[in-house]
Amino acid sequence: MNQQISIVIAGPRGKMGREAVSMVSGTPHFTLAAVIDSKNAGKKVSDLEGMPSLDVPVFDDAKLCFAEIRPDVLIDLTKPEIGKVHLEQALEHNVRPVIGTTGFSDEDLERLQNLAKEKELGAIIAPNFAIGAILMMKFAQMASKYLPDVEIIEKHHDQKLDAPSGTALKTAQLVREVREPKSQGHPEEREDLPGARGAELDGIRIHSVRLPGLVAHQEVILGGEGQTLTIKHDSMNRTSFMPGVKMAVEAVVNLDHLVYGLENIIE
Ligand SMILES: NC(=O)C1=CN([C@@H]2O[C@H](COP(=O)(O)OP(=O)(O)OC[C@H]3O[C@@H](n4cnc5c(N)ncnc54)[C@H](O)[C@@H]3O)[C@@H](O)[C@H]2O)C=CC1
Ligand SMILES: O=C(O)C1=N[C@H](C(=O)O)C[C@H](O)C1
Repeated sequence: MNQQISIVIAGPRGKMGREAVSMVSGTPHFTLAAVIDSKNAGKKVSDLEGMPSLDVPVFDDAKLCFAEIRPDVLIDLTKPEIGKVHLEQALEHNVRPVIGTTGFSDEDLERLQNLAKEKELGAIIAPNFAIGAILMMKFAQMASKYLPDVEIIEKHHDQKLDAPSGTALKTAQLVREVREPKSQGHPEEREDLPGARGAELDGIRIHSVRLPGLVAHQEVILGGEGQTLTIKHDSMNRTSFMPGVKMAVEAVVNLDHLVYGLENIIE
């Protein structure tokens, strides 16, 4: 029988938060114990516009929520500067965080990894919960061993706050693990319009597209002599992320350290 897991969701009124509320409340061995919103403290989820009729309390203070509710797991789907604060506060209250919110720097990751280690508590930061996106990143890493010239094009809806996407950054970091830093393109190339060659991580170029109509999409293009290989993933809707959120919640309760990327927990 599955272990019953008590969960708090931060960002319940957002595009991802709404999907997560629906997934958690529809999963028999998950209990939605509370939500953390930027407003509406003291109300119930059922009082929030367009939300399901759930008798679940709303907090606007994460620390108070963790102290009163004592959940097993926090799912955070808020915004870049908030996700890292919630992660830290959760660990301080012995709550295991599953963070989908993006925008973590290398320094943030190192600090939070140390904190989770000190507390001997599981934590997951998942730049992308979609299984197809995780495979796309892994395939790109495998391919870049043989075709080390890599450019990433990520495309998202125009409400996205961070650029490049967490997925693009993670992809570049995975590629960086298997290839030497290198400069791509002509050694004397210049940008006649600043930014024309995109952002750069150890020579890997990342281009960010933001348009209405898009959800979450990424292409990794690898170039070699006389050939290119394109690895592409599309999330058509946000339900695509939910099996990964569920998997992360089930995994984090058995971890004693911070894991960055779901590729580290899928078989
Ligand atoms: N890891 C993954 O697979 C995915 C991650 N994301 C990331 O998740 C985050 C949320 O994305 P969306 O749902 O599209 O954004 P959204 O803008 O639709 O929702 C964010 C929600 O967070 C709430 N919020 C802001 N500050 C808060 C606070 N202090 N406490 C509680 N709630 C707060 C906002 O009121 C809003 O309802 C973004 O960082 C995005 O990049 C999005 C899709 C997939
Ligand atoms: O903001 C989004 O929408 C998404 N954010 C994540 C990212 O930054 O990679 C995951 C997915 O691409 C959707």
